Amino acid sequence: MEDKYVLKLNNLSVSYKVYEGLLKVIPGLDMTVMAGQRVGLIGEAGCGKTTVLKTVASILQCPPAVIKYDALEVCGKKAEGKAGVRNVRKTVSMIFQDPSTSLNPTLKISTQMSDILKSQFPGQKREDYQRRMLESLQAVAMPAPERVLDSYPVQLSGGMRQRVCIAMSLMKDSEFILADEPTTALDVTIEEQILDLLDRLVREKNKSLILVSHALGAVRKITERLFVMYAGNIVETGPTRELFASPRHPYTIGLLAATPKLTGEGIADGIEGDIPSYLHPPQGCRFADRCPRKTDLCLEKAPVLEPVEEKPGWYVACHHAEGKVRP
Ligand SMILES: Nc1ncnc2c1ncn2[C@@H]1O[C@H](COP(=O)(O)OP(=O)(O)OP(=O)(O)O)[C@@H](O)[C@H]1O
Repeated sequence: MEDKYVLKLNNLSVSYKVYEGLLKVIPGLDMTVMAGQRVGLIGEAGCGKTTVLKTVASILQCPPAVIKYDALEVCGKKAEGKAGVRNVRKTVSMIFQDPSTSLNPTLKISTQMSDILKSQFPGQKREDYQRRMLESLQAVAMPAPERVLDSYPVQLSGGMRQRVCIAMSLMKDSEFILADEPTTALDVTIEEQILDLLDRLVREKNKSLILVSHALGAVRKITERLFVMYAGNIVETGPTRELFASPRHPYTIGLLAATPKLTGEGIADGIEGDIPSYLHPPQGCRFADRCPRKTDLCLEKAPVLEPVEEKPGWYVACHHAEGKVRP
């Protein structure tokens, strides 16, 4: 049987027009996600993770963004022309960083949820919509769902608002969910609950997921495949657990070491320095300035993703990574 993709993105470049000039954030990025696959996208702030997710969802504002790609296909729908872009928007479901900005503060939760249902399942009875809304809130383990339906967003806690957003994204009946730091605005104690919930629902309903999160323990647990992003490029991608166990790219090694160890050994050193300017990005490797393995080659030539030895689906973009298949 032919493998089914929910995402095919080829040769994406994104720049932002700003007063000073053009920020060349993403120079050329490829990404695929298979049906039912759970994928993690990690990298420090400003690497371009939100830019990628918004491009995939076809909701990135142009201008200031200038987007080009050879192909963007989401759940079999090509983002070509206005109608194609609209189709892609309808197809994916996105969960945003801050649930308070995703919900309309002036409308009750019941109105916002029923609007989605009315567009998904037009012409049904009021009682049917009510039943579906309650079921969706129960599915996200919402306490007192009737009361929540009758509330305005401001009357709910941050965790409850994010549960509503997750319920709404699942209502959309989309097979592909994009979650952009869904717990950033929440308490750490709530973070784990929400990520566990997302994990359970995505698995139960066999949805595909791209999860952007700084909670690397959760990314390790939830996802099967990992994309590591640095300054607009995917620098390493492979099976999540193996990649966590033996990262090959110096940036991935630093990034994983910079977070609290999963084994509780404390916090290791971070990576010194900052992301290079997107106004005048270096012509060679964008990580070279911060890299302990830097050589002249790195300054001259940007590395491309190359396979890691005998590890299917594992690629690294570094001239000096260990275990690369030599041509
Ligand atoms: N609307 C915009 N206008 C101008 N520049 C932008 C805009 N959005 C993003 N950028 C630029 O693109 C870069 C990548 O931003 P993006 O939000 O995609 O990164 P990120 O990895 O998701 O970061 P964060 O974790 O902080 O959300 C930023 O550093 C910024 O320079």
